Amino acid sequence: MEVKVRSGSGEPLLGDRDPVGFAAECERAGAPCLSVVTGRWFGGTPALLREVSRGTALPLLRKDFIVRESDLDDSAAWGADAVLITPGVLPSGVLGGLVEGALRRGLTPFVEVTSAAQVDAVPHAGECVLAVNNKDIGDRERGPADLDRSRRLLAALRSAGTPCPVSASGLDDPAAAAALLAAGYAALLVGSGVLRAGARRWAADLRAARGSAGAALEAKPGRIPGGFEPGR
Ligand SMILES: O=P(O)(O)OC[C@@H](O)[C@@H](O)c1c[nH]c2ccccc12
Repeated sequence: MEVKVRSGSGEPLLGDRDPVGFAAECERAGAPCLSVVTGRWFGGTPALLREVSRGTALPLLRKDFIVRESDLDDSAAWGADAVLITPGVLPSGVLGGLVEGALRRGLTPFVEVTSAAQVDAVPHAGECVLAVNNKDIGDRERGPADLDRSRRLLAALRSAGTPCPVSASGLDDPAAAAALLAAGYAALLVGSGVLRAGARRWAADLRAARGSAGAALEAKPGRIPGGFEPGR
């Protein structure tokens, strides 16, 4: 589940809720980890991550446009356990250094892809969480989500060897999210849907959609290097 102040098109999502209180609500609803969007386009700040990290014991993913090694140091200092790495927006030649730099620091690389070519180019994929972004970050996620992208790319994610294939973005409908877990995803990243419906409501609807109480949030990833353990 994700703490995000507003959408890429400016829709308020967190509203006047306290981020630490919202994180606690996610934890109670069964979220195994949290994403905190520090990117400015989405109203995020470093202070948001620091605040959430002081208020929760859940592993945290920093969602932002990480482009240089110093961003990795900042992320660790602000309390992140995992960092978003987005090959689609990186200058060529820096992907490998960022993945290795994250691993060296004990940060889990959470690599977000949108095509099979991007999956194939991820170095050390067996040590990364690989996530298919169902939206396009190039347009600040203002366009519609394409959940078929997750279906199409699951086999590529698996053969790349990631211990934790994730489907991310646009999972507003718990039934559609349940279908992706049934298709073989180990975990989901849900921001807007959870922020709009409330964590408890969204998780209850996911459990109902999966048909067996309690099974809904039991993602079963393999062992993930770094401090981020979405399945614990
Ligand atoms: O709100 P959604 O559609 O559930 O999406 C969550 C998350 O995937 C999204 O916030 C995101 C995906 N990639 C990003 C990069 C930066 C900031 C945010 C993001």
